[in-house]
Amino acid sequence: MTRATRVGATRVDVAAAAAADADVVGPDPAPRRALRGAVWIGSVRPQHASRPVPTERADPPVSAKLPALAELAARVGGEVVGDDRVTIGDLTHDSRQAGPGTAFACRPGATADGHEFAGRAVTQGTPALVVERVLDQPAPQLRVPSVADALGELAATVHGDPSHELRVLGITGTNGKTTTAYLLEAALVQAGCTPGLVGTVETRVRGHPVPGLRTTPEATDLQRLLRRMADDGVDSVAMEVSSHGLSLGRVRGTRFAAVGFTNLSQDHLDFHADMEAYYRAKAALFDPAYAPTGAVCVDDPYGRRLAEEATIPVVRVSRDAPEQVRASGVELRPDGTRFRAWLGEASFDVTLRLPGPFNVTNALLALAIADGAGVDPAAAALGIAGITGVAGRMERVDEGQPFSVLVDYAHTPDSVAGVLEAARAFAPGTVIGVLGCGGDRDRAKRPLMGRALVAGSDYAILTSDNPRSEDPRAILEAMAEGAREVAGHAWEIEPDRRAAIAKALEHAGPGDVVVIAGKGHEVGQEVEGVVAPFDDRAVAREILAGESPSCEERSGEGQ
Ligand SMILES: CC(=O)N[C@H]1[C@@H](OP(=O)(O)OP(=O)(O)OC[C@H]2O[C@@H](n3ccc(=O)[nH]c3=O)[C@H](O)[C@@H]2O)O[C@H](CO)[C@@H](O)[C@@H]1O[C@H](C)C(=O)N[C@@H](C)C(=O)N[C@H](CCC(=O)O)C(=O)O
Ligand SMILES: Nc1ncnc2c1ncn2[C@@H]1O[C@H](COP(=O)(O)OP(=O)(O)OP(=O)(O)O)[C@@H](O)[C@H]1O
Ligand SMILES: N[C@H](CCC[C@H](N)C(=O)O)C(=O)O
Ligand SMILES: [Mg+2]
Repeated sequence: MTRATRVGATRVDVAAAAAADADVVGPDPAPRRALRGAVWIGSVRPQHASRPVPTERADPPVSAKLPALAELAARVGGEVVGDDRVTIGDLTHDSRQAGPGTAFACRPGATADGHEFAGRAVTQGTPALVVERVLDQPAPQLRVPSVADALGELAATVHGDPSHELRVLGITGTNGKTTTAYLLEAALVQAGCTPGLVGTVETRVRGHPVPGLRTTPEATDLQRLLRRMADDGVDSVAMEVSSHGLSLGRVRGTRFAAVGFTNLSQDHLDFHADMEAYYRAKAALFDPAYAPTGAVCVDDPYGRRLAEEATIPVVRVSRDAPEQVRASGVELRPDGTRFRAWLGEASFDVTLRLPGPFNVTNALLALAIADGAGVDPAAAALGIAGITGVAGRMERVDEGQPFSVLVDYAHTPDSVAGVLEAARAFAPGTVIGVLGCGGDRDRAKRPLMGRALVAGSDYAILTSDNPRSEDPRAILEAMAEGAREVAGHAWEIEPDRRAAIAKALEHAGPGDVVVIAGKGHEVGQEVEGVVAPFDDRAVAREILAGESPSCEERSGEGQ
């Protein structure tokens, strides 16, 4: 099959472009912007959890017709106090970005109430405020019952509903969103589209990284980004939709062409009251308000439930069962997977250079979402074959050592178990696992992650992740509770992550595989508000090359 396709009026070979776009991509090394919360002390960009926050005001996009405040009020049914003819060029939820042309939405949050910052926004020249209670400020005000609820629709109005000009593909679920988004981006390129990407590792416009803040941007940032993409010639977007994004209304006002669900297992119970609330947050995406069609992986109970409860038509996807979208002849290899993907009666040979059975699921889901959005499945199947890796997901570190080293972003009990199981296919020897749990996040998953690590490894080292404001030893003790439940597997605690990685590498012999899990693509470690450079891949490389002090120089708690 030819890898050439039409892009605009020019016939071009997109295989190289697809491969280049899809290759393992490291983080942008340049620190561009100020940080909020944690202080970055290194020379490289901080990791996802503490990504830089733009503090300067964003330039309002050039728009043919700026909406008046009256138009915004009509969209959300709000009431204007003051001049409703004032025009709005941009909208922000952050007073530090407000100014001439940029209206300020006063949003109550968990730690602050945006109404407190209205005075600052007015001083900076904001044309209007969006409020829940009218403030004593010399600026027109749009009053709505809930700013958070209205924000997405308002931002979409300000930016002229950019999602209506784009084919936006949304992916939600606990694990696999980032991977599936990259697969979709590659599929879109191969199908002759010009995609954008919004996700955890990076945001890309036509393949070029642009600063991103979090997995699913705040509503105002998202609509501005989508407008920029549409104006830059992007025609489609592969986008991760986090449960935070859904719960906090960040994707309101976005119209998706198709949405997909990977799976649901324990995570984020610091934010969601329980698994039911977490499920409901994800399920909300499968509603006509967001998308006309969806694809749901039914390999776990929540997926099966969603396939029944979704209020839009959904295609059922399974790696194992004879569902509408399925795989046959799966051949798992250390360097990837081959299988035949079935979309109803049609089928396509897929060569996937991402190892692990779960990546077969991600690939099937990507094909199903793309198909639902009208993308040619043959091109999509070819496109995903161009991906050679996703940063920090089953990423190999190879310094010529006689054993395998994998860096992976598994940070849930389910994905830790999955990655260790997948690692067994890499080598005939023992599996050595290294893992920590992040601080100030879901505490309940720590014993489960400790148990999954020890159960899945022949030898395990429990270590630190991003402790944030917590005592790393307390986090490790919670992990150890779960580890103790597993009989007959050796493990130890080493709070210093570099020393833990060094120990694992020293422990490994020919034919073994070392899995360093939890931080994946992250390039920093956050401890008490300070983010210091730390990249599992670089650390492993340094140690393997003999450039790092031996772990014997470091002390650790053993068991
Ligand atoms: C739970 C959560 O997502 N909270 C986000 C939320 O916080 P919040 O509503 O409590 O805001 P707040 O700090 O109380 O401030 C209230 C309002 O005052 C404004 N403000 C504040 C100070 C000021 O000087 N001026 C000003 O206008 C703020 O911009 C905000 O609009 O709004 C803040 C402002 O945008 C975010 O910084 C904050 O994200 C925090 C940092 C966060 O860590 N979020 C993570 C957990 C997250 O969203 N992760 C998911 C991925 C999860 C996954 O992997 O599945 C993601 O999509 O990235
Ligand atoms: N479909 C899947 N099922 C189970 N585990 C998966 C799946 N896909 C990936 N994983 C595992 O989960 C880890 C995270 O994958 P990925 O980054 O694609 O997910 P994500 O949903 O974007 O995560 P996050 O919400 O943290 O951004 C991978 O490193 C891998 O170990
Ligand atoms: N998206 C995940 C990232 C966790 C990564 C892990 N390294 C940590 O810091 O806990 C979260 O916000 O929970
Ligand atoms: Mg992600």
